[in-house]
Amino acid sequence: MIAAVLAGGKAKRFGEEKLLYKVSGKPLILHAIESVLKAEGIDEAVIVTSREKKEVFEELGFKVIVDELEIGPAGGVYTALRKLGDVFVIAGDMPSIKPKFVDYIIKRFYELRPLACVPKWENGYLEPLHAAYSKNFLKILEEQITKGRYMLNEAIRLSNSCYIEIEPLPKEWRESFFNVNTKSDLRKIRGSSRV
Ligand SMILES: Nc1nc2c(ncn2[C@@H]2O[C@H](COP(=O)(O)OP(=O)(O)OP(=O)(O)O)[C@@H](O)[C@H]2O)c(=O)[nH]1
Ligand SMILES: [Mg+2]
Repeated sequence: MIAAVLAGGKAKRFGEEKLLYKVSGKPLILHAIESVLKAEGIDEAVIVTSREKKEVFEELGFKVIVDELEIGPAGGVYTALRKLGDVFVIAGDMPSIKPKFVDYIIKRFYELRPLACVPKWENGYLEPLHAAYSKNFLKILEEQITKGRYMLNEAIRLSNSCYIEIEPLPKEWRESFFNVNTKSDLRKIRGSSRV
């Protein structure tokens, strides 16, 4: 399966291009890409970003596809499904991806063949940016986007999705969801074993 690495967005909370910000000597997004590529079920990583950032991300040596919508992560997933087919989606700002967790989700995805296979917390909160999507999810996503409804969670709940309960899984897998939104989030990774 291809990993679609979302890399559009404005990084307003961070204040500059966070995905190229060097963490332990390399761009934040490379931590995410290198980790997801360690999953056995992932053969390739493709970066999904806006037209203006295409070239800078190409310099990292990975295939880049352009998200023309710029409506947030839902547009990135839409672009990935249209251009790549089934994908495992991650956010480029997730430096602590656990390859075993990715493989666990991919395995369930191939067993159950849902439209999406998404981790879910006990309180109902979903983790849609660490999830497997079928190309058949495109139809409902497109309908939702056409209506101006850009919440991925909503499209997932309207679909025949498989939910992965997070609480019973190994606790350290939860680090996989950690994402860098502010400069102070960097303190949480520096000096720790996260990356
Ligand atoms: N392809 C694509 N990716 C996006 C888009 N918006 C956000 N992303 C990515 O989705 C992931 C989660 O984004 P957030 O951290 O919520 O948002 P952000 O825009 O990067 O930052 P803020 O402006 O601080 O909210 C990040 O990896 C972003 O790069 C978009 O419109 N298109
Ligand atoms: Mg984020």
